[in-house]
Amino acid sequence: MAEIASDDDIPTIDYSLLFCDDPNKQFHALECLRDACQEYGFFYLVNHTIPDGVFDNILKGVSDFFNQTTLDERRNYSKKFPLDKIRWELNSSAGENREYLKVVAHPQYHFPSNPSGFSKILEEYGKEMRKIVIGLARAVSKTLGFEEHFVEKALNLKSGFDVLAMNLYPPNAKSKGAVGLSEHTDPGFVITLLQDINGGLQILSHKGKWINAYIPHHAILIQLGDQLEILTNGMYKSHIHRVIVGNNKVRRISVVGIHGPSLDKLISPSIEFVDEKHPQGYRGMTYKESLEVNGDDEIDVQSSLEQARLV
Ligand SMILES: O=C(O)CCC(=O)C(=O)O
Ligand SMILES: [Fe+2]
Repeated sequence: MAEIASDDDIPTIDYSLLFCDDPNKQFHALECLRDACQEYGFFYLVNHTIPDGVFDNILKGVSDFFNQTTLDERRNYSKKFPLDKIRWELNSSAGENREYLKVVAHPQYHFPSNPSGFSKILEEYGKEMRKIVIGLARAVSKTLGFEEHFVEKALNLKSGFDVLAMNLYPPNAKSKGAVGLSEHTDPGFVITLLQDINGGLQILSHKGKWINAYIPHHAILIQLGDQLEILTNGMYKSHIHRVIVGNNKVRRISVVGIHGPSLDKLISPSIEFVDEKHPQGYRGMTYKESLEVNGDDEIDVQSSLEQARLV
């Protein structure tokens, strides 16, 4: 696998301007968002409402979880049942070198009992990030020419199934190669991502070029998810990304929110996006079905976009 990626720009979207009282500024910000969604499928979100301290707390909380718990304590969260709400795994193989903790964060949130205080940090982070996701759903609806609740209703985000993945690279074990996480897209409406240091994450652009993600301090990287691609019949695409751990010299933590529809919601292309020039490109599936196509675990949130494609 070629690991070289370019330092091309990734669009930056100003969250506060999407809701600005000045109609001209808001219009312009929504145009930028539409371009970012249509051309790229990923962007940095700045001027959001999440206080810096919430980011600092979650990154420290995740670091403490990996540092201050014993391997046996973490192993308690290894896979037991398909419907596990907390999952820990350590992968050290040619295809993946990552240690992770995943928790279901919505409609109910779940958390490990150690370290003490971690649950509060996770809850606070989850709440703040959800507000941003709902705001984005409203702005994205407008960029598609709909009233602002279109996406929220189409995906039933009120009861949305959210998973928080907390990743450690290289893992607390010897890495076996340069791949932190192999190429994939993620399900859901959007994926939110923050990290403690830059380096490692690469996204495949619409021009077929790998781009390094250098996330500005306290910005959020937003990636569009598979179910938004399906809903818009391919207009707003979910993009392939991967993590390269390089020489394993640097330790990096990422906190990834996969914000999905409600599990029972049937997601298929909305009729407004289907016409003679744009035939229906995906079959309808409930979110639960789509998560279980590639394994029976909801918390693993595996993409099944390829199985949904019709053309
Ligand atoms: O760690 C990263 O930067 C990306 C992780 C990722 O793609 C995922 O958890 O789905
Ligand atoms: Fe991902």
